[in-house]
Amino acid sequence: MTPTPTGTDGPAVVLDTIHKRYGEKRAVDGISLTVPRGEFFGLLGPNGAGKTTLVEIMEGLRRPDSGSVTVLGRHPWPRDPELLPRLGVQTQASAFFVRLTAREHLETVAALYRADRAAAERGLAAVGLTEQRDVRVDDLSGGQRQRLAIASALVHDPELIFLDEPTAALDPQARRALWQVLRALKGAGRTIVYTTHHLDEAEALCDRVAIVIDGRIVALDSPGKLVAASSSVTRLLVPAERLSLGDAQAIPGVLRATEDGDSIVLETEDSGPVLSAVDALAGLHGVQTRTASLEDVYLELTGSPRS
Ligand SMILES: Nc1ncnc2c1ncn2[C@@H]1O[C@H](COP(=O)(O)OP(=O)(O)OP(=O)(O)O)[C@@H](O)[C@H]1O
Repeated sequence: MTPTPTGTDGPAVVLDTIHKRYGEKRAVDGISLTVPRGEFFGLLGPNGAGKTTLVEIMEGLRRPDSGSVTVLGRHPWPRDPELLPRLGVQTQASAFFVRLTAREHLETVAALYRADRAAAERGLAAVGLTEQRDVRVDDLSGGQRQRLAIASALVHDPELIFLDEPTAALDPQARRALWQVLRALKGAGRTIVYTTHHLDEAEALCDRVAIVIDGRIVALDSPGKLVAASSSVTRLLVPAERLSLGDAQAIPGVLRATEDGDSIVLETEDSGPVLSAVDALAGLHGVQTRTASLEDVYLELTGSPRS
Protein backbone atom coordinates (compact mmCIF):
# COMPACT_ATOMS: atom_id res chain seq x y z
CA MET A 1 0.00 0.00 0.00
CA THR A 2 2.82 2.43 -0.79
CA PRO A 3 1.52 5.52 -2.54
CA THR A 4 2.83 6.08 -6.05
CA PRO A 5 5.71 8.56 -5.92
CA THR A 6 4.40 11.87 -7.12
CA GLY A 7 7.42 14.12 -7.10
CA THR A 8 5.36 16.79 -5.40
CA ASP A 9 4.20 17.42 -1.89
CA GLY A 10 1.68 20.12 -2.72
CA PRO A 11 -1.98 19.92 -1.77
CA ALA A 12 -4.17 17.16 -3.22
CA VAL A 13 -6.71 19.63 -4.61
CA VAL A 14 -6.63 23.37 -5.16
CA LEU A 15 -9.72 25.08 -6.53
CA ASP A 16 -9.57 28.79 -7.21
CA THR A 17 -12.80 30.72 -7.85
CA ILE A 18 -14.57 27.99 -9.80
CA HIS A 19 -17.74 28.86 -11.68
CA LYS A 20 -19.95 26.47 -13.60
CA ARG A 21 -23.35 27.27 -15.08
CA TYR A 22 -25.91 25.11 -16.81
CA GLY A 23 -27.92 27.66 -18.77
CA GLU A 24 -29.17 30.12 -16.18
CA LYS A 25 -28.40 27.77 -13.28
CA ARG A 26 -25.22 28.63 -11.37
CA ALA A 27 -24.31 25.12 -10.22
CA VAL A 28 -20.93 26.23 -8.81
CA ASP A 29 -20.71 29.90 -7.98
CA GLY A 30 -17.17 30.97 -7.15
CA ILE A 31 -15.80 28.14 -5.00
CA SER A 32 -12.20 28.24 -3.75
CA LEU A 33 -10.90 25.34 -1.73
CA THR A 34 -7.66 23.59 -0.82
CA VAL A 35 -7.59 19.95 0.29
CA PRO A 36 -4.20 19.02 1.77
CA ARG A 37 -2.79 15.58 1.10
CA GLY A 38 -3.91 12.95 3.55
CA GLU A 39 -7.06 14.82 4.49
CA PHE A 40 -10.47 13.18 4.79
CA PHE A 41 -12.57 15.95 3.33
CA GLY A 42 -16.37 15.96 3.39
CA LEU A 43 -18.70 17.74 0.98
CA LEU A 44 -22.15 18.29 2.43
CA GLY A 45 -25.17 20.13 1.13
CA PRO A 46 -28.78 19.72 0.05
CA ASN A 47 -29.81 18.08 -3.24
CA GLY A 48 -28.85 20.28 -6.15
CA ALA A 49 -26.31 22.31 -4.14
CA GLY A 50 -23.57 21.67 -6.70
CA LYS A 51 -21.50 18.98 -4.95
CA THR A 52 -21.48 16.50 -7.83
CA THR A 53 -20.62 19.22 -10.33
CA LEU A 54 -17.74 20.32 -8.12
CA VAL A 55 -16.43 16.77 -7.72
CA GLU A 56 -16.76 16.14 -11.46
CA ILE A 57 -14.66 19.24 -12.08
CA MET A 58 -11.97 17.86 -9.73
CA GLU A 59 -12.15 14.48 -11.48
CA GLY A 60 -11.67 16.11 -14.88
CA LEU A 61 -15.10 15.03 -16.09
CA ARG A 62 -16.37 18.60 -16.44
CA ARG A 63 -14.69 21.79 -17.45
CA PRO A 64 -15.36 24.83 -15.27
CA ASP A 65 -16.52 27.99 -17.04
CA SER A 66 -13.85 29.91 -15.16
CA GLY A 67 -11.38 29.46 -12.32
CA SER A 68 -8.43 27.12 -11.97
CA VAL A 69 -8.24 23.51 -10.76
CA THR A 70 -5.12 21.66 -9.67
CA VAL A 71 -5.31 18.02 -8.64
CA LEU A 72 -2.15 16.30 -7.35
CA GLY A 73 -0.21 19.16 -8.91
CA ARG A 74 -1.76 18.72 -12.38
CA HIS A 75 -4.65 20.14 -14.35
CA PRO A 76 -7.44 17.59 -14.69
CA TRP A 77 -8.88 19.23 -17.83
CA PRO A 78 -8.34 18.35 -20.63
CA ARG A 79 -8.30 14.69 -19.56
CA ASP A 80 -4.78 13.93 -18.27
CA PRO A 81 -3.71 10.29 -18.80
CA GLU A 82 -0.93 10.71 -16.22
CA LEU A 83 -3.38 11.85 -13.59
CA LEU A 84 -6.24 9.37 -14.08
CA PRO A 85 -4.50 6.28 -12.60
CA ARG A 86 -3.73 8.30 -9.48
CA LEU A 87 -7.43 8.93 -8.86
CA GLY A 88 -10.06 6.54 -7.54
CA VAL A 89 -13.66 7.37 -8.39
CA GLN A 90 -16.84 5.82 -7.02
CA THR A 91 -20.09 7.36 -8.20
CA GLN A 92 -23.77 6.69 -7.53
CA ALA A 93 -24.06 5.11 -10.97
CA SER A 94 -20.97 2.92 -11.17
CA ALA A 95 -20.59 0.74 -14.26
CA PHE A 96 -20.10 -3.00 -13.79
CA PHE A 97 -19.27 -5.96 -15.95
CA VAL A 98 -22.55 -7.53 -14.87
CA ARG A 99 -22.01 -10.96 -16.42
CA LEU A 100 -18.73 -11.46 -14.57
CA THR A 101 -18.33 -12.60 -10.99
CA ALA A 102 -17.32 -10.07 -8.37
CA ARG A 103 -13.72 -11.35 -8.50
CA GLU A 104 -13.59 -11.36 -12.31
CA HIS A 105 -15.02 -7.86 -12.39
CA LEU A 106 -12.37 -6.57 -10.00
CA GLU A 107 -9.59 -8.43 -11.82
CA THR A 108 -10.73 -6.77 -15.02
CA VAL A 109 -10.73 -3.33 -13.44
CA ALA A 110 -7.30 -4.07 -11.94
CA ALA A 111 -6.02 -5.10 -15.39
CA LEU A 112 -7.37 -1.90 -16.96
CA TYR A 113 -5.35 0.05 -14.42
CA ARG A 114 -2.36 -2.29 -14.81
CA ALA A 115 -2.64 -3.25 -11.15
CA ASP A 116 -1.61 -6.79 -10.18
CA ARG A 117 -4.25 -9.56 -10.07
CA ALA A 118 -3.80 -10.03 -6.32
CA ALA A 119 -5.17 -6.51 -5.91
CA ALA A 120 -8.62 -7.91 -6.77
CA GLU A 121 -8.57 -10.38 -3.85
CA ARG A 122 -7.29 -7.65 -1.54
CA GLY A 123 -10.06 -5.34 -2.71
CA LEU A 124 -12.75 -7.97 -2.10
CA ALA A 125 -11.40 -8.59 1.39
CA ALA A 126 -11.20 -4.87 2.17
CA VAL A 127 -14.91 -4.37 1.51
CA GLY A 128 -16.03 -7.69 3.01
CA LEU A 129 -16.94 -9.41 -0.26
CA THR A 130 -14.57 -12.39 -0.15
CA GLU A 131 -17.49 -14.80 0.38
CA GLN A 132 -19.27 -13.36 -2.67
CA ARG A 133 -16.20 -13.47 -4.93
CA ASP A 134 -17.75 -16.12 -7.23
CA VAL A 135 -21.21 -14.55 -7.36
CA ARG A 136 -22.12 -12.83 -10.63
CA VAL A 137 -22.36 -9.05 -10.33
CA ASP A 138 -25.96 -9.33 -11.57
CA ASP A 139 -26.84 -11.47 -8.55
CA LEU A 140 -25.25 -9.26 -5.87
CA SER A 141 -27.55 -7.27 -3.58
CA GLY A 142 -27.65 -3.48 -3.87
CA GLY A 143 -25.37 -3.04 -0.87
CA GLN A 144 -22.93 -5.66 -2.14
CA ARG A 145 -22.76 -3.91 -5.50
CA GLN A 146 -22.09 -0.67 -3.73
CA ARG A 147 -19.19 -2.29 -1.89
CA LEU A 148 -17.91 -3.68 -5.18
CA ALA A 149 -18.05 -0.16 -6.65
CA ILE A 150 -15.91 1.04 -3.77
CA ALA A 151 -13.44 -1.82 -4.23
CA SER A 152 -13.30 -0.95 -7.95
CA ALA A 153 -12.38 2.63 -7.07
CA LEU A 154 -9.58 1.44 -4.79
CA VAL A 155 -8.15 -1.55 -6.65
CA HIS A 156 -5.28 0.39 -8.27
CA ASP A 157 -4.23 1.97 -4.97
CA PRO A 158 -5.01 5.57 -5.92
CA GLU A 159 -3.61 8.56 -4.03
CA LEU A 160 -6.80 10.60 -4.17
CA ILE A 161 -10.17 8.93 -3.78
CA PHE A 162 -13.57 10.44 -4.59
CA LEU A 163 -16.48 8.71 -2.91
CA ASP A 164 -20.04 9.77 -3.62
CA GLU A 165 -22.43 8.63 -0.88
CA PRO A 166 -20.66 5.28 -0.59
CA THR A 167 -22.78 4.06 2.32
CA ALA A 168 -26.17 4.98 0.83
CA ALA A 169 -27.41 1.39 0.31
CA LEU A 170 -25.52 -0.27 3.15
CA ASP A 171 -27.03 -1.85 6.25
CA PRO A 172 -25.71 -0.55 9.60
CA GLN A 173 -23.09 -3.31 9.99
CA ALA A 174 -21.77 -2.90 6.45
CA ARG A 175 -21.72 0.86 6.96
CA ARG A 176 -19.59 0.59 10.09
CA ALA A 177 -17.34 -1.96 8.38
CA LEU A 178 -16.83 0.50 5.53
CA TRP A 179 -15.93 3.24 8.00
CA GLN A 180 -13.07 0.99 9.12
CA VAL A 181 -11.92 0.53 5.52
CA LEU A 182 -12.01 4.29 4.98
CA ARG A 183 -10.15 5.02 8.20
CA ALA A 184 -7.47 2.53 7.14
CA LEU A 185 -7.13 4.31 3.79
CA LYS A 186 -6.68 7.59 5.56
CA GLY A 187 -4.17 5.92 7.89
CA ALA A 188 -2.25 4.82 4.79
CA GLY A 189 -1.94 8.46 3.72
CA ARG A 190 -4.64 8.59 1.06
CA THR A 191 -6.65 11.73 0.48
CA ILE A 192 -10.41 11.23 0.43
CA VAL A 193 -13.05 13.60 -0.92
CA TYR A 194 -16.30 12.31 0.46
CA THR A 195 -19.82 13.39 -0.49
CA THR A 196 -22.49 12.34 1.95
CA HIS A 197 -25.92 13.20 3.28
CA HIS A 198 -25.16 11.31 6.52
CA LEU A 199 -24.14 14.01 8.96
CA ASP A 200 -23.17 11.49 11.65
CA GLU A 201 -20.84 9.88 9.16
CA ALA A 202 -19.23 13.19 8.23
CA GLU A 203 -18.78 13.96 11.91
CA ALA A 204 -17.22 10.56 12.60
CA LEU A 205 -14.91 10.40 9.59
CA CYS A 206 -14.03 13.80 8.16
CA ASP A 207 -11.12 16.01 9.20
CA ARG A 208 -12.91 18.96 7.61
CA VAL A 209 -16.22 19.47 5.88
CA ALA A 210 -17.51 22.08 3.47
CA ILE A 211 -21.23 22.79 3.53
CA VAL A 212 -22.33 23.84 0.04
CA ILE A 213 -25.55 25.70 -0.67
CA ASP A 214 -26.55 27.06 -4.08
CA GLY A 215 -23.06 26.56 -5.49
CA ARG A 216 -21.26 28.35 -2.66
CA ILE A 217 -19.41 27.18 0.42
CA VAL A 218 -21.24 28.53 3.47
CA ALA A 219 -19.13 26.76 6.12
CA LEU A 220 -15.72 25.11 6.04
CA ASP A 221 -13.95 23.70 9.07
CA SER A 222 -13.55 20.59 11.18
CA PRO A 223 -16.89 19.19 12.39
CA GLY A 224 -15.83 19.87 15.99
CA LYS A 225 -15.08 23.53 15.35
CA LEU A 226 -18.26 24.03 13.35
CA VAL A 227 -20.30 22.55 16.18
CA ALA A 228 -18.44 24.54 18.85
CA ALA A 229 -18.89 27.79 16.93
CA SER A 230 -22.52 27.24 16.10
CA SER A 231 -24.42 27.21 19.32
CA SER A 232 -24.27 26.57 23.01
CA VAL A 233 -27.80 25.23 23.04
CA THR A 234 -28.50 21.92 24.79
CA ARG A 235 -31.69 20.01 24.14
CA LEU A 236 -33.52 18.10 26.83
CA LEU A 237 -35.96 15.45 25.70
CA VAL A 238 -38.70 14.75 28.24
CA PRO A 239 -41.34 12.01 27.72
CA ALA A 240 -44.44 13.88 26.50
CA GLU A 241 -46.82 12.03 28.85
CA ARG A 242 -45.07 13.60 31.85
CA LEU A 243 -44.71 17.24 30.82
CA SER A 244 -47.08 19.52 28.94
CA LEU A 245 -45.80 21.91 26.29
CA GLY A 246 -47.20 24.85 28.31
CA ASP A 247 -45.38 23.79 31.49
CA ALA A 248 -42.16 23.29 29.50
CA GLN A 249 -42.38 26.75 27.92
CA ALA A 250 -42.92 28.31 31.35
CA ILE A 251 -39.67 26.95 32.84
CA PRO A 252 -37.20 29.83 33.33
CA GLY A 253 -34.18 29.40 31.03
CA VAL A 254 -36.07 27.47 28.33
CA LEU A 255 -35.50 29.23 25.01
CA ARG A 256 -37.89 27.08 23.02
CA ALA A 257 -40.05 24.06 23.68
CA THR A 258 -41.48 21.88 20.92
CA GLU A 259 -43.24 18.57 20.60
CA ASP A 260 -41.36 15.86 18.71
CA GLY A 261 -43.13 12.51 18.58
CA ASP A 262 -43.24 11.11 22.12
CA SER A 263 -40.99 13.82 23.54
CA ILE A 264 -41.15 17.45 24.55
CA VAL A 265 -37.89 19.05 23.42
CA LEU A 266 -36.60 21.91 25.56
CA GLU A 267 -33.81 24.11 24.24
CA THR A 268 -31.66 25.90 26.78
CA GLU A 269 -28.26 27.47 27.22
CA ASP A 270 -28.32 26.75 30.94
CA SER A 271 -29.20 23.10 31.33
CA GLY A 272 -28.55 22.77 35.10
CA PRO A 273 -31.45 24.88 36.44
CA VAL A 274 -33.74 23.65 33.65
CA LEU A 275 -32.99 20.03 34.56
CA SER A 276 -33.81 20.81 38.21
CA ALA A 277 -37.10 22.35 37.16
CA VAL A 278 -37.90 19.32 34.98
CA ASP A 279 -37.03 17.05 37.92
CA ALA A 280 -39.49 18.92 40.14
CA LEU A 281 -42.26 18.85 37.53
CA ALA A 282 -41.86 15.44 35.90
CA GLY A 283 -38.91 13.57 37.46
CA LEU A 284 -35.78 12.73 35.47
CA HIS A 285 -36.67 9.17 34.51
CA GLY A 286 -36.40 8.84 30.72
CA VAL A 287 -35.09 12.38 30.28
CA GLN A 288 -32.31 12.63 27.68
CA THR A 289 -29.90 15.47 27.03
CA ARG A 290 -28.52 16.17 23.60
CA THR A 291 -25.76 18.67 22.86
CA ALA A 292 -25.33 20.21 19.39
CA SER A 293 -24.16 17.99 16.54
CA LEU A 294 -23.03 18.60 12.99
CA GLU A 295 -26.60 17.87 11.97
CA ASP A 296 -27.82 20.87 13.99
CA VAL A 297 -25.20 23.10 12.34
CA TYR A 298 -26.22 21.79 8.94
CA LEU A 299 -29.93 22.30 9.54
CA GLU A 300 -29.31 25.80 10.85
CA LEU A 301 -27.34 26.72 7.73
CA THR A 302 -29.56 25.02 5.21
CA GLY A 303 -32.73 26.29 6.88
CA SER A 304 -34.35 22.87 6.90
CA PRO A 305 -36.93 22.16 9.56
CA ARG A 306 -35.50 20.57 12.69
CA SER A 307 -37.17 17.30 13.58
N1 LIG B 1 -25.94 18.42 -16.99
C1 LIG B 1 -26.72 19.32 -16.39
N2 LIG B 1 -27.53 20.14 -17.10
C2 LIG B 1 -28.31 21.05 -16.51
N3 LIG B 1 -28.37 21.24 -15.18
C3 LIG B 1 -27.61 20.46 -14.40
C4 LIG B 1 -26.75 19.45 -14.97
N4 LIG B 1 -26.11 18.83 -13.94
C5 LIG B 1 -26.54 19.42 -12.80
N5 LIG B 1 -27.44 20.39 -13.07
C6 LIG B 1 -28.09 21.28 -12.11
O1 LIG B 1 -27.06 21.95 -11.36
C7 LIG B 1 -27.39 22.01 -10.00
C8 LIG B 1 -26.32 21.32 -9.17
O2 LIG B 1 -26.40 19.92 -9.40
P1 LIG B 1 -25.44 18.85 -8.71
O3 LIG B 1 -25.79 17.50 -9.27
O4 LIG B 1 -24.04 19.31 -8.86
O5 LIG B 1 -25.90 18.98 -7.18
P2 LIG B 1 -25.60 17.98 -5.95
O6 LIG B 1 -25.27 18.87 -4.80
O7 LIG B 1 -24.62 16.96 -6.33
O8 LIG B 1 -27.01 17.31 -5.70
P3 LIG B 1 -27.38 15.82 -5.08
O9 LIG B 1 -27.10 15.90 -3.61
O10 LIG B 1 -28.83 15.72 -5.38
O11 LIG B 1 -26.55 14.81 -5.81
C9 LIG B 1 -28.78 21.41 -9.85
O12 LIG B 1 -29.72 22.44 -9.91
C10 LIG B 1 -28.90 20.51 -11.07
O13 LIG B 1 -30.24 20.40 -11.47
